Amino acid sequence: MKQLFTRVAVKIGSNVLTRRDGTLDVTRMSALVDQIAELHKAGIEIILVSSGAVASGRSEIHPGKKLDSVDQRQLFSAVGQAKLINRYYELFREHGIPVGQVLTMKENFSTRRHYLNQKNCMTVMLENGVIPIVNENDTISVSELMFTDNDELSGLIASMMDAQALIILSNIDGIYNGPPADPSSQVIREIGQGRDLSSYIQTTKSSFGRGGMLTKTSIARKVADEGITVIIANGKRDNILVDIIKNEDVPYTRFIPSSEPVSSVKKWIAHSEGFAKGELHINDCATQILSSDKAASILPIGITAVVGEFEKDDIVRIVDSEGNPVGIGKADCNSGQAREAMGKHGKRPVVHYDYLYIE
Ligand SMILES: Nc1ncnc2c1ncn2[C@@H]1O[C@H](COP(=O)(O)OP(=O)(O)O)[C@@H](O)[C@H]1O
Ligand SMILES: N[C@@H](CCC(=O)OP(=O)(O)O)C(=O)O
Repeated sequence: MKQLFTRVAVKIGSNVLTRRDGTLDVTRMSALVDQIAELHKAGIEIILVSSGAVASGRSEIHPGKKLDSVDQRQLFSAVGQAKLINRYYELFREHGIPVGQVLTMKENFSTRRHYLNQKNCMTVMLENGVIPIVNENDTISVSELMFTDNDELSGLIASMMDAQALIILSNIDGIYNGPPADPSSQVIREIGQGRDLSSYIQTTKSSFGRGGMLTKTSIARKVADEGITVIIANGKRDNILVDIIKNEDVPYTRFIPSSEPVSSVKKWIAHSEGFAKGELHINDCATQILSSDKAASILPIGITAVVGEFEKDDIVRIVDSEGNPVGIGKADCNSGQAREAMGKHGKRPVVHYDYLYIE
């Protein structure tokens, strides 16, 4: 097989794995497993991010009394994840491929140590020929600790694992340039950097999904900006994964990756915005320097305000004079020291360039 990539993250959405009545579509699952097995045997390392726990649990359990949304999610995912991983285990075993379960949550990406622990876990699995099957630990991650959806999780995983491509499989052929149901709408084949897609995306979601197409596109852009090819394709289409990898002419939307490589630590920082403990407000001169191609750190002289309390090594947001986000960085000092140095010349950077991700 002529291969474009050697390490790929594949995300399978709830809708791909679920029939209209909410039951697990084992035929579709089996077809996807066959494709992943083919790629694995061709020497491509696959990291699978699979949704479907809640959807597959929902069809197993019929609660006697009405449950709130958190209880439902916890109950259905506890049962459904066991069912899901069991199916995967059996299906991959027919190909002689071992799989392992990785359940994670947003907090596990918040410190560099946790992040590297997870990376190590999946690296050692891949080195031993084991396919990691990742999902959010829905049983314990609730409300503010949740990922927006598994698209966000798959972006983090692709970035963390230095995958060359992220393939997001949904129930649609890609991103349409109008309402998908409108016959005159077409799949956008390629999306370059900086293209605004918001006018195309309808806020409707498929029946079992969580985030919708809007989160898919913003995650896809962010990941592509880190140099990873992102493809949104239809997981219900026969042989789609193998066809994409073989570069066959099948419909999908491809986000053109940035040609500038992004370091591993910057990738972590890029996805850490949700963990920011404070803000550094910078002046127009500093904003201008940061938006140029030059490598620049955040120096105290360019800082006009330090908002919030943070410790050294915490994540901080960088904000311009009008309150617009400029970037995210890892602070090299605590908030008190940053306030002390603010506006002064000749001081050490508050965020060093190596730990600064400009949006
Ligand atoms: N412009 C668009 N192009 C494609 N799909 C769109 C668009 N606007 C909205 N959608 C909707 O987004 C849905 C896919 O997102 P989502 O429900 O989150 O799926 P998944 O469960 O695979 O994560 C599609 O089924 C479609 O209804
Ligand atoms: N962790 C959840 C995934 C929910 C989710 O994000 O679904 P989707 O939008 O289909 O990727 C589950 O397994 O049910």
